[in-house]
Amino acid sequence: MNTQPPQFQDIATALADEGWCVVPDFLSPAQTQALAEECRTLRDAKRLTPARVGALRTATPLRGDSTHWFQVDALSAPQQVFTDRLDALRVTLNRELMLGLVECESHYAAYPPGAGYTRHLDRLRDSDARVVSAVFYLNQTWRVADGGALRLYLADGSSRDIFPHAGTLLLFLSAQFEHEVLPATRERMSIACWMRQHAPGTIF
Ligand SMILES: O=C(O)CCC(=O)C(=O)O
Ligand SMILES: [Fe+2]
Repeated sequence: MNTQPPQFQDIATALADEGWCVVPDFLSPAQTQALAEECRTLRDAKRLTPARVGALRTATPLRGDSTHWFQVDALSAPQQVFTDRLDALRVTLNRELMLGLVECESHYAAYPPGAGYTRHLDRLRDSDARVVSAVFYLNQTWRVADGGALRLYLADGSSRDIFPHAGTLLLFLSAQFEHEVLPATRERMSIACWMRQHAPGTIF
């Protein structure tokens, strides 16, 4: 029996055809708002830490965000809602595309005004675990003039700018799409997630 929303089927088709897709209204406005409030609370409580890059986990000028990882065994109510929906999508992608995705890892990210993340690939140099990247945006009333687009570089040399509107989920294949975060004139909040094909620490 197929109990997934029809939207999930469309996402699987888009990922198979294009390798990326934008999903508006992935959660309800109230659910998205609860996540945004929690991210702001964590930021105010100084529980976001400056992000690091790569296997060496070195601090870097390449990215200006601060992050807070979701703890799978201690999810808050808003995190549980988001994680359940992303996990349902993961199951659909496994069924439709046979990706063998075993889990999702997620963190809040807050970019202060002026901060960005230089062009990069999400697949870590020492690991092929990340298969699908997903970024869920938490910013109400975002305008193009605010900047802060995710610039996704396509195989034909063109690029697409995706703005971080509350409720929008961007998905792309981690190994195939370089991307960057352009600086914004205001704080920019998101949840960055990766669907993984095997558990951390697994040796193949
Ligand atoms: O926030 C975004 O739009 C993307 C963030 C990103 O590229 C990353 O965390 O790897
Ligand atoms: Fe990225």
